[in-house]
Amino acid sequence: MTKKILRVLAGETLQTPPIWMMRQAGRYLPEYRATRAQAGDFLSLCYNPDLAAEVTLQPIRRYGFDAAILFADILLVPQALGADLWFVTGEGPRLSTITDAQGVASLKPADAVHETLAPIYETVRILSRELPSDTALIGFAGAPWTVATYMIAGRGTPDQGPAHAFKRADRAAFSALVDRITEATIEYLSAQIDAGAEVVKLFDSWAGSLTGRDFDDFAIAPVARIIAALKSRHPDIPVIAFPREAKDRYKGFAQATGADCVALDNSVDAGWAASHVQVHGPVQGNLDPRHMVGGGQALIDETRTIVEAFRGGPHIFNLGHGITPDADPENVALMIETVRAG
Ligand SMILES: Cc1c2[nH]c(c1CCC(=O)O)Cc1[nH]c(c(CCC(=O)O)c1C)Cc1[nH]c(c(CCC(=O)O)c1C)Cc1[nH]c(c(C)c1CCC(=O)O)C2
Repeated sequence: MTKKILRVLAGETLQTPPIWMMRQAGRYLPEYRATRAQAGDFLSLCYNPDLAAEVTLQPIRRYGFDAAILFADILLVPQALGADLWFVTGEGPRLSTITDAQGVASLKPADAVHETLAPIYETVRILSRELPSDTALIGFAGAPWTVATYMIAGRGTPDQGPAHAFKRADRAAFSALVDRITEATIEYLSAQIDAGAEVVKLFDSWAGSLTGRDFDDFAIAPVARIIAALKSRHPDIPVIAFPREAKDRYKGFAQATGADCVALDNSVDAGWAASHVQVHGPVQGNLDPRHMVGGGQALIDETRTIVEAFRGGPHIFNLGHGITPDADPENVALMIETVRAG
């Protein structure tokens, strides 16, 4: 029997949508916090295949999600390209910065990334052996624009100001950076697929800050290039794209990039998305992750509204962004129960 998520990604409309959740392995789970403590820190956990596989499996055991997502981070690619990367507790990621053409030129070539990323492929191999037979395995990477924003600023930024400034100052050097990330991402995802990933997802968390021609050049073109390269090497592997906060640019995004499915953030109205996005193909989303904190009737009502809105077409139930550390694990169980009750 084909796994439910793969059926939906092939365009099938199911009675009950399959479910998984962004950041489903994370700090809201006590078992995750215990394994992370055992690993020492977040990056050591990412690069330890046995422990990374263990935390990937934890939410599958607890909740029976229809998919597992590889435990890793989008910022491992910059690290593999030669950037320094560390995480500051309570603050988030820090990287050495790329500020000019010379910085871009100093990066390693795309095919050098496997040296650093080999443990991640081992995690995928372990997972493809150990996952239940009805659970799909999702690999992922950051989309080039979002990864570039971290490489330029050296951290997360509220408005991606440094990346926009670099783009304005030297568009050719900025494009060269995006190209290098694009090529590395093709290598990385292709190797995840060779190791056993059955679906891959591209996270463009900051797509919403690109407009007009910049959106075409840096949210669509690199993603389209990655998807075309993956399709030529692995024609049967579906790709989910997540251009977070793309607003009306969600319309036509799957067609413009070749993505098999678009993931919707929680700012998108489900009714609008059903008639403007889902009519053209599968969608994933898009419950506000705040309901995983608040729970109660609001969680039940909003979950039902989303299931109902997307009932007429192919839909994977998910949150509109990652679950947060302050979420209550009981609310996740309530969400799943509500979706599966139809
Ligand atoms: C922008 C981005 C990053 N990482 C990611 C994105 C894109 C999606 C998004 O917008 O959230 C993607 C990501 N990060 C992580 C995964 C694993 C798979 C999953 O469960 O979804 C995935 C797919 C684990 C993680 N990545 C991180 C954690 C928390 C680390 C910890 O245990 O302390 C996890 C579980 C750390 C991380 N990693 C990143 C940030 C900004 C942070 C710090 C913020 C935070 O602490 O939540 C970069």
